Amino acid sequence: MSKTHPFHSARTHSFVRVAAATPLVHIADPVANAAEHEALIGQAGEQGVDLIVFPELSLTAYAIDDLLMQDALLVEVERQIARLAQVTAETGVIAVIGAPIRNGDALFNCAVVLGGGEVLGVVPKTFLPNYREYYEKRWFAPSGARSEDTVVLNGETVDFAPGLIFEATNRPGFVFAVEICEDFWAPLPPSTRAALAGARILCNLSASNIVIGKAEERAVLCASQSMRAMAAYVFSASGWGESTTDLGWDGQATIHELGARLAESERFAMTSQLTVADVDVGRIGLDRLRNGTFADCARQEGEAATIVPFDAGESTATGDLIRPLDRFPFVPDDPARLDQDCFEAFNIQVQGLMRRLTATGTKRLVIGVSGGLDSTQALLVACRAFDRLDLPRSDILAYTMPGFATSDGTKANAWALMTALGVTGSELDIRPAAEQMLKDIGHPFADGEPVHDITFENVQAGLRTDYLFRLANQNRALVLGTGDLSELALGWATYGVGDHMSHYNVNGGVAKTLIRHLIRWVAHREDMAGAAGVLQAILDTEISPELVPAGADGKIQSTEGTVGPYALNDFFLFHVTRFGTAPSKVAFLAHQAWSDASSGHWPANTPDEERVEYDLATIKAWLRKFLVRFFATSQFKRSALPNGPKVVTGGSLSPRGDWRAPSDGNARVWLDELDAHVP
Ligand SMILES: Nc1ncnc2c1ncn2[C@@H]1O[C@H](COP(=O)(O)OP(=O)(O)OC[C@H]2O[C@@H]([n+]3cccc(C(=O)O)c3)[C@H](O)[C@@H]2O)[C@@H](O)[C@H]1O
Ligand SMILES: Nc1ncnc2c1ncn2[C@@H]1O[C@H](COP(=O)(O)OP(=O)(O)OP(=O)(O)O)[C@@H](O)[C@H]1O
Ligand SMILES: NC(=O)CC[C@H](N)C(=O)O
Repeated sequence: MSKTHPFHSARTHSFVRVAAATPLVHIADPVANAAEHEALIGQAGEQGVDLIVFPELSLTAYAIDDLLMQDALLVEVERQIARLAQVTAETGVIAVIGAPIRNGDALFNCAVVLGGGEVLGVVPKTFLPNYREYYEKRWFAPSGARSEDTVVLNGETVDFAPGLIFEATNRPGFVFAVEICEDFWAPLPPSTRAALAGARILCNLSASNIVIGKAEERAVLCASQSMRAMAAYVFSASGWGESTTDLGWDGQATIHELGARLAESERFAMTSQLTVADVDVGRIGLDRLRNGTFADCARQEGEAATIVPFDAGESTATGDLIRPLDRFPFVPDDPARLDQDCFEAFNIQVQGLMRRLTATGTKRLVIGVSGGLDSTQALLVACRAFDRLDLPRSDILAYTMPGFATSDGTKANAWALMTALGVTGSELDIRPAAEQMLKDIGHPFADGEPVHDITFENVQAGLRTDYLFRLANQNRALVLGTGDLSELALGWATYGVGDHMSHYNVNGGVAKTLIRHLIRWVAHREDMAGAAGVLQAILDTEISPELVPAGADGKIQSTEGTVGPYALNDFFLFHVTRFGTAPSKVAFLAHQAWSDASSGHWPANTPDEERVEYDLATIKAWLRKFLVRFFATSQFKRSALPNGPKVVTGGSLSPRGDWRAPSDGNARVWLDELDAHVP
């Protein structure tokens, strides 16, 4: 498959490549500084960067005090702006540089936006720090003091205002705005209004001196501003070369998106640097769309803004995406974060169940234990809930219910688990009842024919559920549900009279890929220690509904062989439901995340045999199945779900929660999009 297809270009999928530049600084020397800029813009162009952001007053250096008032310096600045504008024409990069600019009889601390050989606009700093170590009001006027909305630079009249919105005419969503250092230390940063006016990338040109703790402070501000303004935030503070007469400089550069850090520079470096990341302006747009508060706030607080159109680069050069991308969106790679997520997931599940038990005054549970992952996790949750409520685990009534395809291995695991956890275990053979039902409905299996169709499968799943509900009546108990989020996405459950139904389901908000890690995590808890061995055995068992007997070749009914690998399905599920991402982009992201097992990170404890990779054809084929299952055939099961808590930020699939959809829909628009755009 040719990699030249536009599908393989990040630009096709609404990514904008941004760079935070950290040039070596030459004190009050615009010519030398412009040379550093030229080199970095050139490098950026070679790396396919669309937008590069330099530090505050990058053409002169920041800490030059009264030298800012020197005519020779200011005239040279204007000349170098013209030179760098030319560089943007040659490279196709949009560059935002810092410079002191005269207007009327005042000097302004400005960001100058250059593109296509021209100055596109000039943004003056709004909030000038004049406290403690800062004295900016000695030299500069704030943006509010300017007398006009244009400024003449090298004979050309250009827009001159805070909050200018720069919007690409040819790349939807590539919309950015600029603020300068102290601006975002203000309670109401200009970038907040710019975001409300449509900017999706917010740039900060900074000259922020370093003191102990300051890097963390800036990072918190960048993360929170990108989260609150639902945007990307590109921050670049000046570094090596600034005057250390009285201050130090660390050259911190970061790129954040929706609260998450995408890239950061090496601090205290002595060479120029580019910090590069692909910002997903499409995702930002989709998240603003889902979050009505953003639009409400824009209506209430937004102001008319001047839009400055520009032409962005259009080449669809291919190459790897430059940003962190999780193989497992529901399972963090970072062990500390995974530990925290497991703690939260487990406690949400336990708390949900405890509340339902206390609210109903129910003191017993009934659960079917198969020796598979989901019923294991539900049973662990039940044990913890009973422990916390001071109820005896012996009042958890666990049933293993062998059917026509139950293997000795899973049955043994089910028994070992029930015994190790100290619940009341029982065995209830469903085969006689199943044979009776198959006979009653005239199914050929009753006459000895090896017909293992859906009816044959669902008779078993249905009878198990039937038994559990009647046992609940008999024992004044609740039936604990076990089906997980991934199964709900795929419709991988028997409807109604089947494992689809329960009195309360603790797993419905947890994706299968997370359940695996949750079981590992719970296995290490002191109160579950006795079950660690069997929990590992359960984790090592292939996922199977065990409804159809193994074939002549001995092969068992494999869930993932039918619905696709859960690793991919959970990846699809996250991107489709959390952001509404189009199938071709989901395929692009999945290909970037999964095509090379040796690149990127894996969650800690991922066994070697699970470190697999998928090519594009495989991804496309499973995505197609996912789309059909998710959009066309399984919604009716989700429209009638038992109660249970939302757990992951990716969303729940409850019709009373995060996902409402018609039960009679179809998948056409998604399949057409997939076919049209994925080679
Ligand atoms: N939109 C709609 N609105 C209302 N009803 C709709 C419908 N679409 C189909 N139906 C009806 O629903 C029925 C089909 O649904 P259903 O009875 O559930 O049956 P179905 O989805 O065909 O089968 C259940 C599947 O789940 C698998 N399973 C079962 C149990 C446990 C596990 C596991 O490993 O966790 C997996 C099993 O292997 C099988 O592939 C049909 O009677 C059909 O007419
Ligand atoms: N042999 C069995 N004995 C008791 N209950 C069963 C048996 N098989 C299935 N069940 C019940 O039906 C549910 C759905 O079956 P399924 O095989 O999908 O789940 P699982 O084995 O717990 O998890 P996984 O989907 O990971 O295999 C189980 O969680 C369990 O509650
Ligand atoms: N250049 C500036 O605006 C510096 C002020 C900023 N608050 C800082 O802490 O670094």
